[in-house]
Amino acid sequence: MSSVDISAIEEHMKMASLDGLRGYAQDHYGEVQQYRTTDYVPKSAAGGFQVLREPLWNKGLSFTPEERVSKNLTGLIPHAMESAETQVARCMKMINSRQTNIDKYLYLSALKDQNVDLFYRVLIDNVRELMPLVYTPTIGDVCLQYSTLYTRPEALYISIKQRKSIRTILRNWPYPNPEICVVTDGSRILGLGDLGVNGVGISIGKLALYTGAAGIHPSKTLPIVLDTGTANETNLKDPLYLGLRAKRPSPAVAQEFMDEFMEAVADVYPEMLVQFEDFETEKAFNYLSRYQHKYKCFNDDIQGTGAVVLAGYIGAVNLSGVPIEEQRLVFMGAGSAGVGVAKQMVEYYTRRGLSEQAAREKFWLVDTKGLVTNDRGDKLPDHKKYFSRQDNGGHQFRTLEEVIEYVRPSALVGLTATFGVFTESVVRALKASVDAGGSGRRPILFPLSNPLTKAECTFEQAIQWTEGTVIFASGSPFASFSIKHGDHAVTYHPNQGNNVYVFPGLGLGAILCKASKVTDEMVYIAAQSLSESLNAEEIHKGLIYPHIERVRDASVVVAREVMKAARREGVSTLPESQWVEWEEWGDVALTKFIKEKIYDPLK
Ligand SMILES: NC(=O)C1=CN([C@@H]2O[C@H](COP(=O)(O)OP(=O)(O)OC[C@H]3O[C@@H](n4cnc5c(N)ncnc54)[C@H](OP(=O)(O)O)[C@@H]3O)[C@@H](O)[C@H]2O)C=CC1
Ligand SMILES: CC(=O)C(=O)O
Ligand SMILES: [Mg+2]
Repeated sequence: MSSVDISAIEEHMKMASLDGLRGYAQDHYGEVQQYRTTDYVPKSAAGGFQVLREPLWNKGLSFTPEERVSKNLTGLIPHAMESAETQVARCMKMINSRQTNIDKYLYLSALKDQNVDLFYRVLIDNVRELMPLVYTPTIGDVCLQYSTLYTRPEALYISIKQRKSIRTILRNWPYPNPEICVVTDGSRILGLGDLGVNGVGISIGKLALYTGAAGIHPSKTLPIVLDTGTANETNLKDPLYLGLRAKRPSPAVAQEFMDEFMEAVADVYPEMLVQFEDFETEKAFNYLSRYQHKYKCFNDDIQGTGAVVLAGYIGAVNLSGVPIEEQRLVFMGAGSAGVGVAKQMVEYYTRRGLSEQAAREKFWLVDTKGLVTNDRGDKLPDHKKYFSRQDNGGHQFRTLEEVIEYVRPSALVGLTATFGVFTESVVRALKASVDAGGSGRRPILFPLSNPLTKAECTFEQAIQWTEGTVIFASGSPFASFSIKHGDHAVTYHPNQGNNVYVFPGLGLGAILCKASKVTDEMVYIAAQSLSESLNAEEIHKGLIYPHIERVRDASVVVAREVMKAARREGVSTLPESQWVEWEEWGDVALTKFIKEKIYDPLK
């Protein structure tokens, strides 16, 4: 956050010392000026060079004449002093000159390694174009090739062989008191499966969005990968693979290691929020229930996704013309995301007065064996039991078409990590079942799997197969497109239903109110507040999420409501007097407080 104590970083890194008022010195143009220098002054010219080499200190061509003198930078950088806009324009020109998305990513990654402020200015000002590079879909390709692309470390890499040294490794992180870490063990990266240590790219990408989308100071973010081996044969055979060349341990051993990790984190960084990311299904559910009441943590795939999809669904129901009581939802995919989303929606229905049983019965979950039922003959894992149907009269529905024919749903959600499973016949059957309820009704279709190569269908297909009536959201972004009707064209705008609309604001809120835990209520409120964060233009356009350019605005709203929920839940550790002071001004004072904390570089 902007209140970050840079001097603490300097102290921590023992690279510079204060020598107070500088007095007279030659300025950038060779004129003698008096400076009121309150910045630290490196003792030698080498110190100036060091300033340029430290990505958190380097301000590129934004250094003022005064800073160039006081930090011994004169002559170490070109003469030009440039506005942020000019520097951003240069970066965008360079990015656009790169041919492939990976090359664009590598350029951005190198920029982050040289000048953090400029990297985030470029990202924030060009979020629609650049988010797909630092995050899904490109980050998926980066993870697949991480060991080959590797040039320098950007995270903490903690292998199970180092389990006795976890505290030491955590203390080796160079920036003091991180506030948020994203940790993965690489076992289910996006829809790409077990990538082992290569999955670290997802921790790095998510944290770039904590800063880009919610303004958490980059020095306060800590990416971590827990390396417990991999089941990925391609990686194991790759001579360049950077992780442990071992099969994954048993769940019991993995859990012991995770216990040790969580204890070490609580010891070394007691204030830090932990986001679990892309753990394979069983571990995802197990670690969430095991740690959520003990530590300050949440699971993004279960809870963040649950919240973001619920938010979009609330908006979609309003547009669909199908009354809430008549909604019936088929989920293809009954893993951590599918079950997490369905549970968040059950909560929504129960808060609208339905019994839990009635709410649960609105959902039909489909996995690789077909409709999840009590009597289909396989042993259901715990996470599927809650939604398992027992009203199927002994009949088993093996294909999605059969399920749609049987259920006649109003909404179809895809969280399968399987490309193309929403076929033309599936989507047309969904539309037919919605049309049968009355004219003007619109089907809700959310193919949410990432990256794009795993999407259940494309936006264009969804529009074509529903004659443009679909309410659509995908996990990775599709472009808008137009269809010509005679002499005029209709442009269709997709939504991106991705947890990036939730985790940054949820994390920001939890950090700012110094929450001791992340409660289910805080997650639910994140969903509700996101659904209420659209502006008039977005509502008029028929969108169900804010434009991605407004993701920071949405994060502020989410953070504010999460903070208030934390206080109601008794998990905020801010003094009560602070809340009373804010309350006098309604939401205004709290919103101002959040905005003042947000990192907005080169402004
Ligand atoms: N948009 C967003 O913000 C988010 C998107 N996701 C995406 O969701 C996807 C799933 O993630 P997650 O739930 O964690 O993964 P899981 O592995 O936990 O679950 C995948 C589920 O899909 C089912 N499945 C796979 N293939 C098929 C198929 N052909 N037909 C029917 N069911 C199938 C699996 O069935 P079975 O149980 O039988 O194996 C399983 O239930 C990923 O692509 C991920 O990127 C995740 C989080 C957020
Ligand atoms: C977006 C995300 O968290 C996922 O696809 O796993
Ligand atoms: Mg994820």
